[in-house]
Formats: sequence, C-alpha cells, structure tokens
Amino acid sequence: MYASKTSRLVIPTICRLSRVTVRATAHLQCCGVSKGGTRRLCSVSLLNESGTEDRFMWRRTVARTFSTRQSLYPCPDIKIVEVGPRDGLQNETQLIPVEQKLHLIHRLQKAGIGNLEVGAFVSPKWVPQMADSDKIVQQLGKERQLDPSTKSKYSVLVPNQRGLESALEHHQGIDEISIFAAASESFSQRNINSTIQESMERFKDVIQHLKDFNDANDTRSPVRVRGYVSTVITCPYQGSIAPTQVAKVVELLRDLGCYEISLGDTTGVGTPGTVKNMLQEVVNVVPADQLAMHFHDTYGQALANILVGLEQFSIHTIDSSVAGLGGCPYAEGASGNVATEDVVYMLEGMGLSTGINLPTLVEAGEYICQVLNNRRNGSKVALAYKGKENCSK
Ligand SMILES: CC(C)(COP(=O)([O-])OP(=O)([O-])OC[C@H]1O[C@@H](n2cnc3c(N)ncnc32)[C@H](O)[C@@H]1OP(=O)([O-])[O-])[C@@H](O)C(=O)NCCC(=O)NCCSC(=O)C[C@@](C)(O)CC(=O)[O-]
Repeated sequence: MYASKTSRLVIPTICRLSRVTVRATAHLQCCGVSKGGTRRLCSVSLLNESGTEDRFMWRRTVARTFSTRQSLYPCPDIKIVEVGPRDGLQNETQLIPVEQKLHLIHRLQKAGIGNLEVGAFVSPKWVPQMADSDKIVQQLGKERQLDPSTKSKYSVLVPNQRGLESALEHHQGIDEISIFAAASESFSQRNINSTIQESMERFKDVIQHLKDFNDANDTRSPVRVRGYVSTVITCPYQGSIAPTQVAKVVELLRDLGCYEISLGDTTGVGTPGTVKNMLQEVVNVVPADQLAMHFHDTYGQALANILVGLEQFSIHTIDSSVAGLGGCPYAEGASGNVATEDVVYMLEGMGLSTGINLPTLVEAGEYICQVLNNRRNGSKVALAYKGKENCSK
C-alpha cells in the first residue's frame, strides 16, 4: 500500500522536476529496515535524457512529507557527525565537568543527532580537556544497557595502541574509533609527535588490535574505524598543501581499512575553489560515499565549501559542531567547526531532510555557550533564532 501511494505521489514529481522519463521497467522498491530499524530507505531507478540510469533515494519519513525540491538531489541520504563534545571542547582552557558534557550530549540526542564524537583517548598532558573521556563513554555505555533502543552512534579519537586499550575498556559506549593523520608533515609532528609514515605504522597496530577485539567479541557489532586527514588545504606551519598529497594520505588510510575518511580543513582557510581542487584529487582514490567533510569556519567559507562537496562531488557526510565550537590546539587562530545549526538550516532549506529538530538543537548550543561563561554563539542561525525570540518578547 505504501509503495503504490509513494509511486503515485513521488515518481511523477521526480520526473517532472528532473525532466527524466520513467523506464518501462521502472521499479519502486522499499529497501527494508536496516539493522537499527531507523533508516527506512526507498529508492527508484529512472532513465534520464542521456539514457543513463539515475537512482533516487529518500527516507520513508521524507517521502511521507514529500517536498517537490527533494527530487532535485539524487540520493539525499545526509549524515551529520556532531563533533562538538570532542573537537568543540578540546581547546577550551576551562575544564568542563563530566556532568555538563553528558548534559550537552543528551541535549544533542534530544535534537535528533544520531552520530556523536564524544571524546578522545589522547595524552592528558597534551589535551587535558579530554582526560575524562573514559567517564563519558562509560556512562553512555551504561545508559545504552539500560535502554538498548538508544540509536545514537558514539565515536572517540584514538592516536595509538594505549588509547585503544583504554577506549575498549568501555566499549559498550563506543561504536567507532577515529584515527587521525595529517597531510602535512609539520602538523603531524606537532599534533601526534610522529611523521606521517610513523603514524601509519602506529595505526596499523591499532587496527590489528581492534580486529582481534572484534573477532573475540562477535556478539556485539564490530567497532568500526574512521580516519581523519588534517590540513587538507593549508598547514599552519608549512603553508599550502598539494591536493595530490592529500589524496596520498587518504589512500594510506583507505588501505588501512578506514570505512570513512574525514577531510579536515583544520585552519578553515579553504574556499570553494581550493576545496574543489582538493576534492577532485581525492575522489580519484576514494569514492564520495566513503568521504566526509570536516570544515572549520575561520573565514566564513565552510557552508560554501560544503555545498561544493555536496553538489559537485555528492559527498553526503558532514562533520559539524553545535554553536560552531571548536578548534585544534595545534592550529592557533583557527576558529571552530562549521556550526551544526547552520548546516541543518541550509540542508533543510534545500529540501534535504536531516531528521534534526532545529529549535532543540539551538537550545543545546545555547546551553553549552552558557556553560562556557556565556560565550558568543558561533552559529548565525542560532543568533537569528534568539534575535527573533527577543523581538517577540
Ligand atoms: C599521540 C600522542 C599520545 C603521542 O605522544 P608522545 O609524546 O609521542 O607519546 P609517548 O608515547 O612518548 O607518551 C608521552 C606521554 O603520554 C602518555 N600517553 C601516550 N599515549 C597516551 C594515550 N593514548 N592516552 C593517555 N596517555 C598517553 C604516555 O604514557 C606518556 O606519559 P608520561 O610517561 O610522560 O607520563 C600525543 O601526541 C597526543 O596525545 N597528542 C594529542 C593530539 C590531539 O588530541 N590533537 C587534537 C585532536 S586532532 C584534531 O583536532 C584535528 C581533527 C581530527 O579535528 C581534524 C581537523 O580539524 O583537522
């Protein structure tokens, strides 16, 4: 019943707006329920004017409230990775108590954020703010045991074997680990005290150890490995980075087995032009559906850069930070990540559903800004919301 209703409503609109012809054998299929039962995807194959096949996908919930603009973007299955609790807070001098970090995470979950980077198992001497990551994941693990229907996915940064061992002590609260490399030798040295090559050797051991852990714990879903490449545009110590060098490091992480590689414009200096040049090289080595965009917003270009990745390269995974918090201790002067509120506003405005409730997200951002001594909110959308609220009082 659902399929025929969707056919009736959706297919003619897709065809009209995208000027495609439905093939005689065009089919509508419900791809069914994925493991967590949350990602009900529908897809339809249509033949376009040049005779090739376009596949359109949408979430079941989106199809119900189908907006005509949705159909202009094939496969709009957007994933937002909220990095606020880690990247957002790692550079703060004021130590945030565990309870407040957990409160932030809960508020983000309430807003509908499904993927959260919640901590880092790095040296507390280097990044003291992340020293309580064990307590965070321990608590999240307990909460999940009490309520197994919790759908959120939690990830943490792991730089070496020691970090992995500590993280796995609380594996109930961890779905993936992120290893982090850089395209620049100087940044790699400053950030993780190793050359790029040495870091890959470390990561190889980390991944082997994780594989052994996963094999020994076949009753739980395997902990996955995500990879980061920092300084994909410019290095604070070395200057511009060649796109071919970025692609080389992306390839190394791919070969190690990362299921997704996040491209960090650490200093936030990228523009649509430099980002396009970089992505053109990177998509030659890793397909777009295994890439993520992790753009800082120092020069206010992050949304424009995301749009380039989304529209020109079909990269659908976006890292962002509530209230635009963040920065790297080894990239002085760089501002926070692109604000999650701004990303959600842009995507929803393009007819791409994120499943995130913007007003609740804005409240989460306001909360953490208050915790940080009434820090000015780095999200333009949050400021606009608050401005409107004040006017109507
Ligand atoms: C990588 C290391 C550990 C190497 O650090 P190292 O100094 O080479 O390591 P070491 O083996 O010589 O150990 C030094 C001390 O750290 C301890 N140690 C060693 N490892 C651990 C561990 N896992 N957990 C806890 N403690 C650890 C170790 O036990 C020792 O303690 P000591 O004997 O002096 O008392 C260090 O350089 C480090 O922790 N760096 C932190 C880097 C970091 O967190 N950077 C920020 C995140 S990356 C980022 O923000 C960019 C990103 C991802 O967002 C993307 C983008 O925007 O570009």
